[in-house]
Amino acid sequence: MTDRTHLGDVPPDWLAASTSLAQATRELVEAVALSDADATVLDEARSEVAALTERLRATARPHALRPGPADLAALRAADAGSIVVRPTNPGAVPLEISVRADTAEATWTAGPVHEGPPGSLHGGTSASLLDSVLGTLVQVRGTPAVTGTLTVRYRRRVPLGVPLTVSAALGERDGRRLPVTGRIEAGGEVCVEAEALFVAVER
Ligand SMILES: CCCCCCCCCCCCCCCC(=O)SCCNC(=O)CCNC(=O)[C@H](O)C(C)(C)COP(=O)(O)OP(=O)(O)OC[C@H]1O[C@@H](n2cnc3c(N)ncnc32)[C@H](O)[C@@H]1OP(=O)(O)O
Repeated sequence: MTDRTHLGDVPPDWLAASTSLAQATRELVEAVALSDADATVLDEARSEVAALTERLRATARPHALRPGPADLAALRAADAGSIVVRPTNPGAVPLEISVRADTAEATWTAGPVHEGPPGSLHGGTSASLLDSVLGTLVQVRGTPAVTGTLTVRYRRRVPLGVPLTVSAALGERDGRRLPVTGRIEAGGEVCVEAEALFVAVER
């Protein structure tokens, strides 16, 4: 398993099991973040988690799985389709990103783990969500590229517990520069706007 780096390289049943484990781990993270159990219970839980960590570390690969060229190829060829990014990484927000022509969109509901101001989403998480959706659109409709600049305007607080729409639109390429704009909306209201410049790289 250690030579597998791209999502498309792994067998479907293994991917389903890993995705399911990652989701259960996100639920564990939320339970830890919110737990009011007494210190004895927390200590017992720590021992159980540490044992599990040791068991999984024995088969660790060097990198978390990520989309690769083969994963993007079908989407590049079609006018519309979707890709799931980081489903097996419990430290990341998993997103199913739909790409249609030069636009992309994903839906996600934030929970207390990502709280910044009381009851609202952390601004860094908003920027990260936008970077993921804008960046995926660039990789699918443009070329391999990295974020050169990401400017985020926080217009209003992003609520927790309601579906958020994260969208992106690709601008006109200028040499190695690929401009992309995006936004996060909740209940039909724009909460965050972004402008980014991606820079094309070899790979
Ligand atoms: C990678 C493949 C993945 C494929 C798999 C698919 C995965 C599918 C899911 C991915 C979805 C997640 C996507 C997350 C995307 C990140 O989060 S990437 C991580 C954050 N970004 C980085 O770490 C980038 C770090 N910076 C760098 O690597 C280098 O500074 C850069 C940006 C490549 C530029 O360096 P360089 O290659 O030496 O280029 P340079 O000659 O300086 O500049 C080239 C042109 O760009 C312009 N430029 C350069 N930097 C900037 C800037 N910051 N602002 C404005 N303009 C700039 C220059 O003015 C120049 O323009 P021209 O003179 O050509 O007109």
